[in-house]
Amino acid sequence: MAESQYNLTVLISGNGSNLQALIDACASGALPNTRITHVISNRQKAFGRERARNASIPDSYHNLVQYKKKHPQTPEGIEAARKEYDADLANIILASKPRPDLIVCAGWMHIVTPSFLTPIADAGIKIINLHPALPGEFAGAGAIERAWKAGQEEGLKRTGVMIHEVIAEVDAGDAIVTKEVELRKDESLDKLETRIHGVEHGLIVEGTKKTLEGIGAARAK
Ligand SMILES: Nc1nc2c(c(=O)[nH]1)N[C@@H](CN(C=O)c1ccc(C(=O)N[C@@H](CCC(=O)O)C(=O)O)cc1)CN2
Ligand SMILES: NCC(=O)N[C@@H]1O[C@H](COP(=O)([O-])[O-])[C@@H](O)[C@H]1O
Repeated sequence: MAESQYNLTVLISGNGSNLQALIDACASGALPNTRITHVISNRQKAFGRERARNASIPDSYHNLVQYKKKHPQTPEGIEAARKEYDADLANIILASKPRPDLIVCAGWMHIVTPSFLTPIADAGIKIINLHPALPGEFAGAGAIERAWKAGQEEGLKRTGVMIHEVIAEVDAGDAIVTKEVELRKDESLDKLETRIHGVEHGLIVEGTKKTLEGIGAARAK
């Protein structure tokens, strides 16, 4: 039976070093029969877009600012803009050919709402996210710095990295893979970030591979 081919859409916001880990894993076969068919950034100047172009992967910029300009600058207006933005993001992904088998948030710094999650789930597409913390700890942005401070000031002994399923509650979806990272007294934040990023680059491949294996097994039933 022909091996399944898996298509990934990768969402980014910045440097794209985790995207690069996925690009390299597809090329090396560490992610077998897998290709990244679309990279979407919510930041126009994200270097990860250049990484995509260098790998001949289509990339696009999905700009929240243009949505906010169409709505009043009130909490209700901003919520309406985010819902519209998220619904259009889902439409863009669902209209892409080929459609992704899996969406990977690789440093995607935007909280998605059910306007995105529901149509993607209805299409049977999973979403996974890289988060530099362990399940139930330091949800949200700035997790590494918060863990570093807890290590320096409260004696926390370890933090970690996880790949988890994306649900409406931020960083609360089921963990797919996790890896602990030791916190070292008097270590600089920069040095901890470097160690954590190194763990991320391996774990995002491991978590993506495990998720795709599950998708393949479900297909085979
Ligand atoms: N509904 C969900 N959305 C997202 C999840 C999730 O689990 N559920 N994971 C995040 C990634 N993430 C941490 O891993 C994260 C990213 C960004 C933020 C955040 O506070 N973003 C702000 C804007 C920050 C900025 O633009 O610089 C916001 O969206 O208002 C929290 C957590 C991906 N999304
Ligand atoms: N809440 C998610 C989060 O904080 N993700 C962080 O974004 C970075 C993206 O780096 P990259 O653009 O080089 O892959 C990652 O290093 C990760 O720690």
